[in-house]
Amino acid sequence: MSAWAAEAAPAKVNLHLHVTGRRPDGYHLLDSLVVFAGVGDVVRARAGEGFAVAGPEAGALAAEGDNLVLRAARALAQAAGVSAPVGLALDKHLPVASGIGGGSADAAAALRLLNRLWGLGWPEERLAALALPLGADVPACVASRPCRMGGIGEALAPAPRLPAFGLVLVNPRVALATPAVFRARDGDFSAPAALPAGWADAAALARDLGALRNDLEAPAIGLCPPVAEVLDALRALPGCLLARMSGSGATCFGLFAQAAGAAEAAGRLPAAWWRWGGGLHAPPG
Ligand SMILES: C[C@](O)(CO)[C@H](O)COP(=O)(O)OP(=O)(O)OC[C@H]1O[C@@H](n2ccc(N)nc2=O)[C@H](O)[C@@H]1O
Ligand SMILES: Nc1ncnc2c1ncn2[C@@H]1O[C@H](COP(=O)(O)OP(=O)(O)OP(=O)(O)O)[C@@H](O)[C@H]1O
Repeated sequence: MSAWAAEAAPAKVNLHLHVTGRRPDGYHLLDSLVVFAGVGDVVRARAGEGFAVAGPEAGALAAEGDNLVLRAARALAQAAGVSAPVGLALDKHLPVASGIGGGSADAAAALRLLNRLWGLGWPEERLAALALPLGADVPACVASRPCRMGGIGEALAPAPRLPAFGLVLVNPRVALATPAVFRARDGDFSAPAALPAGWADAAALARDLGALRNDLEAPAIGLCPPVAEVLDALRALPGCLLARMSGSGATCFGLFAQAAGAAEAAGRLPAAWWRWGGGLHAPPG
């Protein structure tokens, strides 16, 4: 039996999320500054067969018939004409259906990993094109580095220059389905944000983000009132520069000046919630 190869599947965080329009097929046009946190799932692969899910959040996927890891593996095998069997494993640490793109990150990690394992050498753009039908967040997760997201999630541009900062992620342990949150949104569409070329420090970043919003936050609170409690708890943490919901929720983030301060602050939140604090995902190499 060959050894496992592993790939990190970091959590996606939408620092702002403006819904700018709606396509005739019902998908929404978005403008978002997306970053990836230093917490996530791990996808493993080796020559062989089978699929196993383990880890603290694996239970929520027990009833899942068609895991996104398997869908991604099938899509790549078919597109690349690979017929060799592959064994896959998923270490699940991110809460499921929580607005930090766990399933999308897993699918994207599977694409990167199998691209390597099968020696395909596909460039990132080709993987991203294959990724979009798996989910609107999957192309950004293929990149797993800070980016400006447009279109329905497929139009990716480099992010402004980011300062060092810390993040706290917290989820009240209520799953929120993305389609329901988009359906609950009403009112006018937003304009895309005007962002500078970069920020000198976390305070400047928080100040500019403070003038923006997550347009899905109000509809998510309507469906899931604990989101408002989580936001209040984040705002009450010493050193929290900004608190906002990520994606379609219910996970919210707090922005801090430093990763160490964020890690310490996360420990002060109720243990009944899923919580994490630290810095951004650091890609290998
Ligand atoms: C809200 C975000 O988290 C922001 O990053 C993502 O756009 C969601 O991405 P995702 O979970 O990968 O979404 P998908 O699995 O592609 O779509 C789930 C459902 O969300 C809605 N959806 C999703 C993305 C988008 N741009 N417009 C939408 O209206 C659609 O009803 C869609 O059927
Ligand atoms: N590996 C996986 N991890 C999580 N969810 C999965 C996975 N495979 C399939 N799913 C299904 O995908 C749904 C969405 O999961 P995910 O955790 O990506 O949502 P999300 O956090 O709301 O994502 P987003 O931020 O992209 O909206 C789940 O409700 C689950 O049914």
